[in-house]
Amino acid sequence: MTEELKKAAALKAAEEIRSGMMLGLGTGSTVYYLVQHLGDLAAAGLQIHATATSRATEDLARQNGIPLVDIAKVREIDLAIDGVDAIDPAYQAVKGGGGALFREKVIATRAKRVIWIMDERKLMPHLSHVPLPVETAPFGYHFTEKKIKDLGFIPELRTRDGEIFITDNGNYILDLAGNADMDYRIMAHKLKEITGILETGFFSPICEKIIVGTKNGVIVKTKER
Ligand SMILES: O=C[C@H](O)[C@H](O)[C@H](O)COP(=O)(O)O
Repeated sequence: MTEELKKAAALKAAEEIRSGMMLGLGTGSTVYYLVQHLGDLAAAGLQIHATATSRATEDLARQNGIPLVDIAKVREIDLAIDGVDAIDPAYQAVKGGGGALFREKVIATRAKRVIWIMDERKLMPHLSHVPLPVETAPFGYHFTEKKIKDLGFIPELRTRDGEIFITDNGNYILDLAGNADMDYRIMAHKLKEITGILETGFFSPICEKIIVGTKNGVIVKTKER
């Protein structure tokens, strides 16, 4: 059922895409449905180009025949579409469940428009219940970890299949468990001051709208400016 909700949100977001657009493609299992659908649209004649937020999405886009442009050559991104791990009523989000938070933030903060797609499980009253991923340089990471603990977080080094998870940028991910009193907006600023942290998975409300697949249909919520 959840997969159907993700797919419904992704297909609804695709309605925003026009020929000639330069797209920023997010990462994850919801974006997977978008990229597949874009492949069909491109095969049917939609003229689009895209830049991707991860190697996984690059591979998927290639498999689906979507023309890719290296981010170094991209001057403007018309629309970025991405998933989230959690979002609160103020449109603040936590991202990075797939480890792509840095590239996602680079693209989201440069895009003219940002849309986040998700199933309804991602809607949360508060973000502080969700671990906050931070991308951390491996060099001296124990020192970085100590500084993070000093802020009150409990960091856990992310692993996959028993090995340390390495991001597309060659870094580690620390997943930080916080507490209910923490304001991630404030904590994200403090974390960014720690040498060794490249970026956090806290995203300020930079989306124009969210598209949510629910059991009662797809809901589109546009953020008030
Ligand atoms: O690093 C990964 C991203 O932030 C994803 O956008 C996020 O984890 C949501 O992924 P999914 O659509 O698979 O829940």
